[in-house]
Parts: sequence; structure tokens; C-alpha cells
Amino acid sequence: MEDKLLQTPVIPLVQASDPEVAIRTSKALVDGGLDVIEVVMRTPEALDCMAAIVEALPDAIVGAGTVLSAGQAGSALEAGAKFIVSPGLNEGVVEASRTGGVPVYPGVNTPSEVQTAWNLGLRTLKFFPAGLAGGTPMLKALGSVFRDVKFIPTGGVSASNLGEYLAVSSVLACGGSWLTPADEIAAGNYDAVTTLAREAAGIAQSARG
Ligand SMILES: O=C(O)C(=O)C[C@H](O)[C@H](O)COP(=O)(O)O
Repeated sequence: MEDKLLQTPVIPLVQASDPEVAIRTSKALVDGGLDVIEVVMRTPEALDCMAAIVEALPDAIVGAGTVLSAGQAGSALEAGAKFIVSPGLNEGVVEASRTGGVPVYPGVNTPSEVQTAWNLGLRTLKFFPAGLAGGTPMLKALGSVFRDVKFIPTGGVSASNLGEYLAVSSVLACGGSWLTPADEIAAGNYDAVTTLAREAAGIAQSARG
């Protein structure tokens, strides 16, 4: 998973209520070069949408986001999630993900949270909400003390600051919803999603060489 993110360090979010829309959105992302996809558990149909994407796009790496509890992590694993992402740090979610044998990226944004996660044995963490929590200066400060921790900033990341985040040595990848604009998807304009994905993949290529 982490080797994959080194290659393509951008994780688009998919929020959907309709499995067909979820598949078309995900296909548009893959066509644009982004094949690690986070389906957020924010709609009652999110698990169905995730299972549909897993079936339709077997080569994509599909994970679950906004996973708040161990129970939700278990349901996401049953639906085929290959990784688990949380807004915050919860030991039950970490344990359930480990039991399921998939990577888990809990959200943190203070030194104490990073240290708690580090003591749970985690070395790759989501930094959320990245923009509001101090952006790249905060990541550099955290990176200076937690030398073996990699971060995935999400929250306020866009094409305009993706390169800046990816230039921070402790940043493994960035995530965000800017790649899947709700208005374009509602209008059926999946080409716009592919264009945004391609742009992000290009920025990542330039930032990482
Ligand atoms: O809920 C989770 O587990 C998440 O991963 C949170 C998302 O990464 C952010 O909600 C993205 O924020 P925006 O890109 O600013 O919309």
C-alpha cells in the first residue's frame, strides 16, 4: 500500500449514495491516473457503493474513510476495504483494522495524538484537518521530532497546494475531495473528474520526480 502511495501519492475521496455513480466517479479517477480511492462512510449507501467499486474496478485499491468505530471498520472490511481511514484516533478502529490485516490511517494533528498513535505501533498517520491544523509548517514541526512517522495530509488540500505538501519530506501522500466535485458529478460530467485527477497526478509527478 505504501509503495503504491509513493508511486501515486494522491488519494481522492468518493462520497456517493448510488453505486452506479460511485463506479463512474471511480472509473473517471482511474482514467486520470489515480487508483487508490477512499470511499467515505458518510451516506447510508456507502458500503454498497464501496462493494460495487471493488467489484467493478478490481485493479483499484479501494478503502474506507470516515470510519468512526470498530464496528464500522468491520463492516467496511466485509465490503472489501483494503485500508481504513479515520478523522481521529480510536484504538478500537486500529485493532479492528489490524485484525482484518489492512493498513489503518487515523487522523491526528497534535504532538500528543502522534505520540499516542506511535505507541500503538503506527508509523503512517493522517494529518487532519491539514489546513486548519497548521499546514506545512506544522507538518515540518511534527516531522522534526517524530522522525520515523509519515503523514497523509487531508482537509483543505487542493491542486493549488498539493505540490507544497508533497515537498515536505514526512508527507507520504495527500487526500481530498477536490478531485470529486459534487456539482460536476451531479451534472454527469465525469470528464471533469478525470481532468482533475490527471492534473493532480501531474503535480505529484513534478513534486516527486
Ligand atoms: O473522514 C475521513 O476519514 C477523511 O479522510 C476526511 C477527509 O480527508 C476530509 O474530509 C477531506 O477534506 P476536504 O478535501 O477538505 O474536503
